[in-house]
Amino acid sequence: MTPAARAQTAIEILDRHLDGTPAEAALTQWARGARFAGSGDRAAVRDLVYDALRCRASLAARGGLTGRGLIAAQVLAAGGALDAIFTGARHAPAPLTPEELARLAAGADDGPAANAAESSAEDLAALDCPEWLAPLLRADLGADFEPVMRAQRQRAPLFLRANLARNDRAAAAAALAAEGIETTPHPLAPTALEVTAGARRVQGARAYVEGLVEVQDASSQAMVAALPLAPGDRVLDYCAGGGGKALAMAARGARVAAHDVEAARMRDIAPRAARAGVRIEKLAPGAVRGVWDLVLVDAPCSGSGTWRRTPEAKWRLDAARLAALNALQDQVLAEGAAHVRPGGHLAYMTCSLLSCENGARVAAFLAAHPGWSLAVRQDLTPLSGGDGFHFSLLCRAAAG
Ligand SMILES: C[S@@+](CC[C@H](N)C(=O)[O-])C[C@H]1O[C@@H](n2cnc3c(N)ncnc32)[C@H](O)[C@@H]1O
Repeated sequence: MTPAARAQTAIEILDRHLDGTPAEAALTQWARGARFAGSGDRAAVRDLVYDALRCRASLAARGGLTGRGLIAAQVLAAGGALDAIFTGARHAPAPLTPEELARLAAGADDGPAANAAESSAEDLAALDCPEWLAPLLRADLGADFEPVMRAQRQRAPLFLRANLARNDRAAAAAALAAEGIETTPHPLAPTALEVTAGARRVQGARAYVEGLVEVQDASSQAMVAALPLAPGDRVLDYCAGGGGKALAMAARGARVAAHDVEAARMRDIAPRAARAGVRIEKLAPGAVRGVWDLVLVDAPCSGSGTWRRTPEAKWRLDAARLAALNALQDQVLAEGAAHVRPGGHLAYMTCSLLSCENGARVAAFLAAHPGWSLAVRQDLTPLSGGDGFHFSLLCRAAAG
């Protein structure tokens, strides 16, 4: 596909998305019917779509909230020539109309005012920050507000976790390098490798297929590394999902039981565990009985720390959804706490930057649950390289 044909495809996918189809579904629908598109084309179209969604507000301020408006503004933001893309040739976007060109010229991107204590709507659009969330994020992030929002406009790096059940980080890096995948150790966690070249080869690589590495964000790895776990400890992963953290805990030698309210979300755990050479017991939804040394509650959240990878979520979140998440977070914390043995630990994690999902939930839990105390609290933002992440470690008093 020519660059112009890729742009036209991205325009059509963005229009479908703006009409209500999730971006991933719109990309899949296109890919199914596009036998002519090679893997490079698919990756390039995907990048165009996700880059546009990450910067949706700033691009829309310049070109309008349509597929054409977003892609035209993206071409300009990248320093490209509009007439090289909007050619009107076969498979290419139609030439821009005088009205579209006038709008693009009028909406030139000046960037946000530096260090403004309060941002105008234009500044917030330039930061690609939803306007209603800006006061919350500014209060929670302080001086990091603008740098974090700028970071969230960029693509996230790909991180791998060296699987300690199979090898260490140096051995994993060497195995990957032998297959042309370059990595560098990342300071966030002793298992973390950042992929610097060959990212698209990872999932077909022997090192991946044989379980030497797993894909996992570096902040998630850091939080699992911070858990007080000794080999043989019994752990309940109460909100296990696809098992990313369950696998990392099992690789540290813990005996892990995985639970999720939606059994289907756990369907990949068995094949992932087999690949990694670890055992994870799966519990049916609601079938949790007894107590564990440590219960991990990796709670459903806004995902505001992961907006580089899930940019749609940034624009979909609203106050009602956030309030519903807060109520669910209180619920899963209380449910998880009921399965911690006296003297054991409850680990609360979210991939959110918002204190209403983090410290405020922990404070509410402590106020309602005598006999518990906070031992450790750690917060990361994308400025550390990985996702934004929160971790609180709570201790249950030993009996009597
Ligand atoms: C952040 S995701 C978990 C990610 C996973 N721990 C990982 O590392 O890959 C949150 C999970 O909580 C689950 N969940 C939501 N409500 C729940 C509830 N009431 N009880 C248990 N799990 C719940 C969701 O289905 C979702 O899979």
